[in-house]
Amino acid sequence: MLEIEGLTAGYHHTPVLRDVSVTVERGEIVGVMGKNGVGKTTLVKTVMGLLDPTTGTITFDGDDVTHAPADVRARMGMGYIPQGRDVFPDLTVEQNLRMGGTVNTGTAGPIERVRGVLADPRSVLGDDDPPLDRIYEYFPILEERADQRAGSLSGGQQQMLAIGRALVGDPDLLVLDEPSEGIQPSIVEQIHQDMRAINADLDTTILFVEQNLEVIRAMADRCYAMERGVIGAELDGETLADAEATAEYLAI
Ligand SMILES: Nc1ncnc2c1ncn2[C@@H]1O[C@H](COP(=O)(O)OP(=O)(O)OP(=O)(O)O)[C@@H](O)[C@H]1O
Repeated sequence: MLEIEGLTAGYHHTPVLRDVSVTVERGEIVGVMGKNGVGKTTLVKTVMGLLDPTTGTITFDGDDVTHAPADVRARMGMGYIPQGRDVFPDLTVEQNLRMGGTVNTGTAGPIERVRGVLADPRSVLGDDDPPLDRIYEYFPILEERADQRAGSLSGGQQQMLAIGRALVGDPDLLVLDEPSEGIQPSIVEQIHQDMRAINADLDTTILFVEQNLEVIRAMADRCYAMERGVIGAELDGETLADAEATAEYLAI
């Protein structure tokens, strides 16, 4: 479903990723593990079209999207959950979720979307737009807090909201940047169980980057180990199941 081949990317004169190749098959949950600053967010941003690579190719579902804009990728079925969640703190939970639906609905730009949602959350989506029931099934707390400001939610609840918002767009592939960051352990556990359920029930393929080894081991079918901008190793499910072997790779 996603093929990243020989990717080089960075910021202005600072190259970060060097010759990175990562493949995600349909239905898989693939992790990229690495310590602080190795380039995980840079990889995710390049995959999502927020950073233009210098060389290499990104193919999504058979289409070359290497230089496609982010909104085009979203409409093609790539959902993004950024590091730090990026929910709109002054919008309600429901308004945030409705924002997710607008990525698939056509031509309105971000400002128009925000204005539309603020004026009337339901007006932005047509009658045939996806209901939020499915999202609320996975994350009942979001339904309980539907009318509260997103900024008043805990870190874990904001992560659920960011995942829910991405799911409203009905993505084929979800890309998550450090889903466990800043979230208390019990909620981290719940979130990776939810991600596994979403993968199984909705057939959503998942790529995530993470430095929490336990999350990688609990969530990923297999993973890549990243070290200073390069992929140092690829770990299959069996190696991942071996805690010591996995820790060794993260220490490289
Ligand atoms: N906007 C930027 N401009 C210049 N350099 C940047 C920028 N963002 C990140 N970098 C640098 O690129 C390198 C990789 O950063 P990146 O955020 O991709 O790492 P990461 O593995 O996601 O780390 P973290 O776990 O801290 O998020 C770091 O050296 C960082 O300082």
